[in-house]
Amino acid sequence: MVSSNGGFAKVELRPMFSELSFNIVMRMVTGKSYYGGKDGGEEGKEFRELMEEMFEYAGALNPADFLPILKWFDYQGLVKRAVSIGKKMDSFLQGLIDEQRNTAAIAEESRNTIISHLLVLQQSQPDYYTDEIIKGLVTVILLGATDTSAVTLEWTMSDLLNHPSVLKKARAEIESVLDPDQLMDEPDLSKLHYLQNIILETLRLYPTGPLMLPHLSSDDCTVEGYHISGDTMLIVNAWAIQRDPKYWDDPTSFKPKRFESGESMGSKLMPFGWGRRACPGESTIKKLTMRDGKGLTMPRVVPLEAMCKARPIFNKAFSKAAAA
Ligand code: HEM
Repeated sequence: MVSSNGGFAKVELRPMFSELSFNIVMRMVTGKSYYGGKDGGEEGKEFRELMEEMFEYAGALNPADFLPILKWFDYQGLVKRAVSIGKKMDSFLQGLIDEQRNTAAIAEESRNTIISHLLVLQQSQPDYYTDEIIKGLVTVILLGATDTSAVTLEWTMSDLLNHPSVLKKARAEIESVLDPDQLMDEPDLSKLHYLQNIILETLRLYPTGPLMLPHLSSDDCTVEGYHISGDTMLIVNAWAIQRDPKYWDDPTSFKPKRFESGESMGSKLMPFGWGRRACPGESTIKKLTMRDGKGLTMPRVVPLEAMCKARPIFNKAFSKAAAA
């Protein structure tokens, strides 16, 4: 917080959304929160540093993918760096797996986690659910679930602040649907249709994976009259499809009401990808987002700062938590 005025304070939202996303995902994976909570400590510090390195290199463009001769020289040292981060991540995740194996030593809340469920599967299918596979699954969840969610939240807040009438309507919906003395909970989200339309419209205009992940054609095929040989890297520009005037009315305007009919948007809207390799986190996010930045995800170039004031319900909830 930079300044405060009449209960309002200027808040840079990105780090908060990022920490929130990491904590939610790590609670799912291991039952721990590494940001601002009781599990901070040395382990939390190590995790935060690892994640920073992982994200820096996960989004790095490797010129050798396009000019294979560069692979001979490990141009820019990207492979060496990736191997070193991979080793550190491997040892960190192995520590978490070993800890969860010894269930007696961990807190009750950590026993209902992705790792603990995968370890149960390991007992019945040890050849498939090896530690390597579990570490791989956890890594892909960490990479896929955290930055995308934080960036989507930041874009959603930007859209709301740039469209006060939409913000007012969203607030009115929340106030009409929810008990004023309760914080919002997961089951409430299904009743908040306007809020869901706001998230869809944000994902349409600012898909956090604008080019999805690179796909590889398994065979020769033809797309829109273009011949594509097997084994070719294909990049789908979801950002362009979702702003294409052929498919969308007034495509660059932020209009959540375009989703009011509830009809399926088919492949016009694909912020979570399409087909067999589409994002498995889509339902998690739907339950729960100017200029664009660069990288694998599409953050704002200028981080969002907003004047924020806690609603009375938050003050009540915090005092209750502090007293407990
Ligand atoms: C707003 C949030 C999110 C967005 C916009 C998003 C978007 C995407 C996109 C575009 C892909 C690539 C799909 C393709 O290339 O066809 C993907 C893959 C993936 N996402 Fe998400 N994602 C989000 C949140 C999550 C969450 C919360 C999780 C986990 C709980 C998750 C886990 C994954 C995984 C594991 C993959 C790789 C799937 C595969 O390769 O088979 N994502 N996501």
